[in-house]
Amino acid sequence: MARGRLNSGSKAEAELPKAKINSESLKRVARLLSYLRPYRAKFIFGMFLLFLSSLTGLAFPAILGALIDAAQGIYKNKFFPHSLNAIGIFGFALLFGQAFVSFFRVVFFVQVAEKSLADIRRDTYFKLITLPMNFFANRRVGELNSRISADLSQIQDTLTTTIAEVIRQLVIMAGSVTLLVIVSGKLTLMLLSILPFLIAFAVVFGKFIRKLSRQAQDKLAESNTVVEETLQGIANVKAFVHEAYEANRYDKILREVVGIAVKGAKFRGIFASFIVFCLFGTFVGVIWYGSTLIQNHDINVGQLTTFIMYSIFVGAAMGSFPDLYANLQKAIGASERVLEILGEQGEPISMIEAENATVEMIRGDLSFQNITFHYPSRPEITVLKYVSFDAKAGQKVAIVGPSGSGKSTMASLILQFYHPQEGNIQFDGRNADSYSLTDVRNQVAIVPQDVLLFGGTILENIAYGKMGATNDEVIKAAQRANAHQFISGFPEGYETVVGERGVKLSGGQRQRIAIARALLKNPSILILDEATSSLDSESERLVQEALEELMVGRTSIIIAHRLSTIREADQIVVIEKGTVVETGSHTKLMENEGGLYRYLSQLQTDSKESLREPVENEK
Ligand SMILES: Nc1ncnc2c1ncn2[C@@H]1O[C@H](COP(=O)(O)OP(=O)(O)OP(=O)(O)O)[C@@H](O)[C@H]1O
Repeated sequence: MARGRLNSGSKAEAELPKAKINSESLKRVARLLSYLRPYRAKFIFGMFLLFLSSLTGLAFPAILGALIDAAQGIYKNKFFPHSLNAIGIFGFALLFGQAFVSFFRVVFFVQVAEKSLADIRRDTYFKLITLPMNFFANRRVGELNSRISADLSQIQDTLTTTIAEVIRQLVIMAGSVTLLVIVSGKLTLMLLSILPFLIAFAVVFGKFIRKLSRQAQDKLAESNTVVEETLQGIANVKAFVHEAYEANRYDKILREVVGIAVKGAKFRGIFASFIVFCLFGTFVGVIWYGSTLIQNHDINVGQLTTFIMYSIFVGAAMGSFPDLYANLQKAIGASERVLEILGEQGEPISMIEAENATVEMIRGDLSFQNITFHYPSRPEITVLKYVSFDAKAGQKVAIVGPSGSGKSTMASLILQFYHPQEGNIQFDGRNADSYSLTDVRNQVAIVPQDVLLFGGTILENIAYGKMGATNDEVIKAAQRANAHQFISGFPEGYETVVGERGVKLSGGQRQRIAIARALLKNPSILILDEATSSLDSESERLVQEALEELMVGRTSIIIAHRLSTIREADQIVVIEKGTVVETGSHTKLMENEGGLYRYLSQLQTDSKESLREPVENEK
């Protein structure tokens, strides 16, 4: 059987799909082996030690046989000393040697596997995070996560354990069969005419039983879903007096679970009896026949002992192959999936931080020129159609439009997350493509609708805007973002750990942290994706003030949902279904009687008033 793991891998790969092993898949996967290259000397030496320890393992049955024969004064093996004690000491010496070799074999294999796997992990992770946004649009985070964890663990396991085990078992099997023939050709013939069939049958039957127990597990999981659903909706269950109905539903599944388990138990019983009868029967047969050979002086007792032990070796090796083969199949599948990521075209971002520093400064002129765009994943929907507008450095330009009209898409295009199929985006009069990606992204900052904070401290979260920022810089940014006061109010101040995704902070607080982060980044162009969920008026005032501070001296593109906040904008671009329908200042747009802006603006004023009315009536 395959050995337990010796490394840091997880158990998650048990569910991994298997891939076919053929010359093509092996050729593809061989690319991953290049990661072993830096450690090849150790790997080859480890292989040599493995070979050596497997060979020494093969000597033990012979030593035991020689010991038993020596007790009866028989010394048939010319490789061993002709004294009982000398053979014993020789055995121990060999055992010690094997232990020594095995130690280094394991250490070398694990070292090589851990190091090369860390390299693969690092490369895969880096490739993953530099892949274009479109890649992520088509995949689920969980799936990508499992590539980094389960798939790579499977590869790691294969490198450290499975490959070694396959080689070890092959050496042992080939060696044992050869030695069996040397000990007794007749006995070997008898053994080999039965054993492979028995093992093949046991493997197939074992698989069938495993399938049955998986079915039982699935059913059990289904029954747990019933419990979960019922408990989650307990108020509904009670309100409808559906307790009996739910109990019956649960009972029905439980009966099915028992049914499958009982059916499985019968096969399990047959399997156990079969194993006991056939496998042990074979050995009884071998010993029986062997004893007859002893009686006829064809072999002696020691040789029979040797023979039995080699038979066990052969049986165990044969039994371990299906598992090992399945592991290899999983590893090939895992490697192919990892290689798929490694083979993708990433964005031109360097893994070395210093190489990503800004080279060409952008002052802040921004121009959209006839931008037409559809998401690569959805070519049939044109999200933006011939969108044009100009923002001079330092200006505030608001983008307004109904939900789904393409506002956030424009932000993604400015950040070069996607590229338009037609038209150009220009920074300071030059096409965006003529700048390096890092130059653009270093000088454009976004304060998104839904601020995502990392799980670290507030200090780390603000400093994310500028790697290597000093504490003073962070505090100054927080002060300017109206965040210092609430941060200082926490017992741990800037060292407060924000919960996962910043849940411990209110929406307004999270936004002010994002503003402080953007202040530290000090971009030439700022994109504000205004939060749709409204904050209470005090919080809104603080956020608004912080935003005003942030916008000073930079080009600001404000994706606005509340039109009251953009009255002062230098220009308002109104878009509808991906097309610019109006452009101008607030005053100018309000003059356009049939215009969308005026309509949206009035809609918001009316809804605010209707919200206010009941309160006023109460007074
Ligand atoms: N990653 C994506 N892949 C495919 N289509 C997308 C993607 N993101 C957005 N869309 C589609 O593009 C269109 C414009 O979406 P966008 O998010 O830009 O609108 P919006 O004006 O910002 O909306 P809201 O005001 O609700 O945020 C929508 O039809 C949306 O379904």
